[in-house]
Amino acid sequence: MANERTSGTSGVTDGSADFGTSLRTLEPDEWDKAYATLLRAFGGVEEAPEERELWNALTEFDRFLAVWDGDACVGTAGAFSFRLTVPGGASVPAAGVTMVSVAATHRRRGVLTSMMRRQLDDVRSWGEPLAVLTASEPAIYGRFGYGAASFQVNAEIDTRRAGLSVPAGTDDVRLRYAAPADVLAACEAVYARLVPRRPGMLERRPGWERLGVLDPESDRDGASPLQCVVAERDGETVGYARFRVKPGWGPAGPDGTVILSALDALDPAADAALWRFLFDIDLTSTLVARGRPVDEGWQYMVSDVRRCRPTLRDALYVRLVDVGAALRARTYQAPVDVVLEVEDAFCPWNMGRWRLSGDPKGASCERTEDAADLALSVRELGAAYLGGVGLGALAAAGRVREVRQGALAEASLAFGSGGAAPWLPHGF
Ligand SMILES: CC(=O)SCCNC(=O)CCNC(=O)[C@H](O)C(C)(C)COP(=O)(O)OP(=O)(O)OC[C@H]1O[C@@H](n2cnc3c(N)ncnc32)[C@H](O)[C@@H]1OP(=O)(O)O
Repeated sequence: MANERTSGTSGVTDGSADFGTSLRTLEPDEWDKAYATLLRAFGGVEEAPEERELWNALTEFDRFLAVWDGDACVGTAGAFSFRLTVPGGASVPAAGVTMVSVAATHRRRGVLTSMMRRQLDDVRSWGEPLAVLTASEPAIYGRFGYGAASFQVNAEIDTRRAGLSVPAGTDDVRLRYAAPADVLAACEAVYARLVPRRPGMLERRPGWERLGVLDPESDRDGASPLQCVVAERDGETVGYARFRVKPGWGPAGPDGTVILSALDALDPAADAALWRFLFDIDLTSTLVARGRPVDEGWQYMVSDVRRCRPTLRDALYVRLVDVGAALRARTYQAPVDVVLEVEDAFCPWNMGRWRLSGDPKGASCERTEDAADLALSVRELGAAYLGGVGLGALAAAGRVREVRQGALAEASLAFGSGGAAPWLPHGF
């Protein structure tokens, strides 16, 4: 097999070497075995056939690694070929690390480490400056240089107690029900217009539009099939919401729940019209919204945010695979000229000092022998990269060290995301 690399001969620190496993890219006819390993690592519950079929169709086999012990698959790790919006609006190639699992029979012997080693070498050789992932557990990926760069809000809104006050123009937006699949193209057009506006959003790759309208019975848990409402103004689609309704009847009457699955809107009035609709659905008293942007408008439209019970969660983890290319790919919201001393034990090609000069129009980032202004690890650089986590905040936690006085304030301001907080619209 062309891509085969036995972990014991790869010359890297992968503890899998000592018990004769081999690491190589997956062949299409091996997918069932690899997927079974993945499902088992996540508890062993079968997925619906349509879900399984979609993930099979989305798998990029030449970018999917599997570790074998004889003919048993004991490790899996994929890397989708995404493009990610960075501050300034550019769409940057990013390996979307996914489907990571190690068989419980082979855990804590370095199998994951061997896959991360090979994967980051591959991503570098493909010329992709970033790798990104969502973590099942935050403690896993820091050691490989990933930092939590975007966060999301999960909310359980008491819609009987938290009223919405909507902006002017909301009543000009017309809402209509549609079957999710029937309006998919119009919804995708809305999504596509939003992608460059917010760091962390993923350009839609072919086939991925199906994920949002996948509606397996097993996901419903007593709720309705996926419903969709589109928002229109002057005949143009300006937003949409997908959701389920779970009816409920308590001793005091109806108390159903609306479960939001997706909502995208092109402007504040369309956004408000959709949220007002979700708040007002008859016979419901709770709106569950998960994975929403931390700066989303509804939080400022509600009369009582406490009754929305918002909680914060880490979402997208970012790893700068090529520090120079990654820092050049984004813009900076204020002029900055700093020397960064980067620590990166897992990808030593990034180690050392880099001079970053940038402003809202663009940036350069080159190797330098000049003295450092700030010292930090690649993990902190990943956390700060999308502008949602402040370098100043990381310094307050002792994770960034200011060497030249004034450099921290300058860089912290420059790295901010500007208008919109980073947000990952869906898992992968
Ligand atoms: C992007 C994604 O797909 S996220 C999904 C990740 N997958 C899962 O959560 C499924 C269930 N878990 C698993 O399959 C495995 O336990 C994995 C993949 C998390 C870890 O695989 P392993 O092969 O056991 O990891 P490996 O032996 O290479 O461990 C490397 C280091 O990470 C540490 N580590 C591994 N898993 C964890 C964890 N869950 N929490 C904290 N530390 C961990 C190890 O202790 C080890 O530390 P050390 O270098 O200081 O000794």
